[in-house]
Amino acid sequence: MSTVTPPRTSRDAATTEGPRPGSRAGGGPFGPGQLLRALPAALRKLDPRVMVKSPVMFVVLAGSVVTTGLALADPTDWFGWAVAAWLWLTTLFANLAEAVAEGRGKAQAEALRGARTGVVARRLAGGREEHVPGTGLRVGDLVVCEAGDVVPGDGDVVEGVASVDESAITGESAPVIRESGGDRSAVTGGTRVLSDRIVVRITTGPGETFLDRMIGLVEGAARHKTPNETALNILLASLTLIFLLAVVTLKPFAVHAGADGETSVIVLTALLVCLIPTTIGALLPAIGIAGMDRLVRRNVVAGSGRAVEAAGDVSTLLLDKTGTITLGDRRAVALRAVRGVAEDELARAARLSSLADETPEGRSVVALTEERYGLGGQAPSGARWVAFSARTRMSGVDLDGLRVRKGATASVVAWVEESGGPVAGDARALADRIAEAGGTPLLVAVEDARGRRVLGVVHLKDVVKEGMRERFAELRRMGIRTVMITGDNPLTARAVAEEAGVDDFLAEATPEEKLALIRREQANGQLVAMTGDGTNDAPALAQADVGVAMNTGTSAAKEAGNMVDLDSDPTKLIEIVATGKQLLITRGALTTFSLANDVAKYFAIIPALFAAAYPSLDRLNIMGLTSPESAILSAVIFNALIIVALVPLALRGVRYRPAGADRMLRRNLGVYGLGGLVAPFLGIKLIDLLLSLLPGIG
Ligand SMILES: Nc1ncnc2c1ncn2[C@@H]1O[C@H](COP(=O)(O)OP(=O)(O)OP(=O)(O)O)[C@@H](O)[C@H]1O
Ligand SMILES: [K+]
Ligand SMILES: [Mg+2]
Repeated sequence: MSTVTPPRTSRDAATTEGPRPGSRAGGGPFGPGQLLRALPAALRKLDPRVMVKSPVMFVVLAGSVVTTGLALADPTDWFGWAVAAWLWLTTLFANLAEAVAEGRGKAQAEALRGARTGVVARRLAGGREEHVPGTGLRVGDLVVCEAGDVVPGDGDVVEGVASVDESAITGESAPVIRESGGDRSAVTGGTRVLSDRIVVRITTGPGETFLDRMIGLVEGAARHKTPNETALNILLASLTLIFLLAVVTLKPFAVHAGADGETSVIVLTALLVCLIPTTIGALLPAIGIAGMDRLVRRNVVAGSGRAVEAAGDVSTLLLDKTGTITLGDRRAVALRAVRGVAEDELARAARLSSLADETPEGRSVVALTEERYGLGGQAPSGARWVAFSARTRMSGVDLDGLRVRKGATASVVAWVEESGGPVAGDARALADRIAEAGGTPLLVAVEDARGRRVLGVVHLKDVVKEGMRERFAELRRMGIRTVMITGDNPLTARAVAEEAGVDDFLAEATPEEKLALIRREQANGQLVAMTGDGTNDAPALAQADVGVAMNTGTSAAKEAGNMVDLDSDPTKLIEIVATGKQLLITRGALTTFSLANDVAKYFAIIPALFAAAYPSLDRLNIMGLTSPESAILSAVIFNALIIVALVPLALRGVRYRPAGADRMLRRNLGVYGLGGLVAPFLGIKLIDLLLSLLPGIG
């Protein structure tokens, strides 16, 4: 046992002001200050072991070393020095782009670390409480948290109800309720209990908590190349190789053109760097990091860049109903007895079946029978409790020959009919009336000496979250079909689906059916996103291409999905999809721009280079650059500066509007393809003019 002396409670650490992810520091507009701050990190990235991960930039680094060597061999050659200097700058600018993208999360990571350090846990061991550091907790440990305590680790509430301030993680200052038994049982390390007392079972080991993952994410430390990025890198590497061979075969011509050995190697290296796709090679990591960063600023924590990219192509969104589309605070509001049964008898049975039911629904039944029917008393001993499960959709108790069940209409009807018992004629009508209004009916039935029979219905009420309808309409405009899946009955499902405005719904779905539905959609070639909060959603969240767990949900759901929405907003997928699309579009646009650029540079340099040796090439020399050296140098300078010029676009992303994919593609090809062709001509000419003003050139 590692006891901390003097015992300090987690209260001491609670003073740390949490960051507000929604208004993140460092995520503001891009400025020169950011470049300066990122410089040390950019210099560190010059390490060849780091550089080799980007084949294009590695070639530039090699080029910088070679030209520097040649310049050293002939120190009076100003051209060699100039080329070498600009190649080093090209390499540095590429690293700077990545470092700036990473730097934007640093401040936030620091703030998040503050929520983690110094927290002391009150661990339960053999009925006693001991104080251990939060970092010393292991999976399965039980800890107590009372008003004022910082929750020392991720876990599930196994006892009690408490209001919790989660602003350190979510930035949202309104307290949330966390309670045992339901879909709102998960607590996150670093959040603070505001009232009451809960016992938490720790579910994640040290170093793997949600807070740790978030810190790794905003720092970019947890970043891996996505399959798309890898594919693009392979393409860029192949192009680089092709140009390398092409340039090497130019060597005899360069010698013929009058350049001597050393100069020709410098010229050819410069030419190579201008021709290979350095722009996209330099900006590729920054684009990916910035995409993740944009999501974090929308309060979505994504586990992988791959999921963000998949989100850009999602065509179907499946949503769980309770806790996702509705607030999930499903409470018993009324009891309706069937004809011939007294409401009190129904109330007693409903209460008995719920005394050990730790779900919010169960506890709300107990509360209702106390408030409305004045019932009291603890759970009797000797009872066999039947816990609720999403598969049986029932809960209840067996006690001295008396059996009580409550649950979904179909399940309880089946239970009664199984024994040949009659289902009172008005039971279904009572249930349907509740369901048609969007409520959830729970049938209550008993089995005693007279056999099994239905006593009545509990009306569970839930509220559809605000603004759903407009947001689902927006998803429709993005071309995404929304399907609500719920374990609830078809009538309730229809009513809620209509109120929320989803395209379709699937009712009475078991976890297996949720899973099967996703597999079916995927088999049809759809990319599926799933949004859910419950443990019974976990398999579906894991199977979906994009699984977004509500932060209010269970740890199982959060583990299974590949994103967590800190705002628990089921329509957050709009932003997630937009971010994903923006990431894909930005990468596509800058790749187009980069390749078009290289083509233009080719035509700008080659004629200037060889015009002397091959006068017929002079007709191609439309740019009329001052001299071959100036042409080469201008191209190299342009090639370096364009990287810095495009950093803001790489970080901000190309604007995405919900429009047809074809139109977007055509527009971007036009803008970035044509722009990429024209820009070098203008830029190189301008730089050439400026260079010609320098003494000694021209
Ligand atoms: N504590 C409970 N005891 C008995 N029956 C319950 C209890 N809670 C829920 N039910 C019944 O079981 C059904 C299925 O519940 P489940 O939690 O699997 O799905 P849901 O939460 O209604 O829907 P969703 O999948 O959208 O979250 C409910 O619609 C309700 O009829
Ligand atoms: K280039
Ligand atoms: Mg649920």
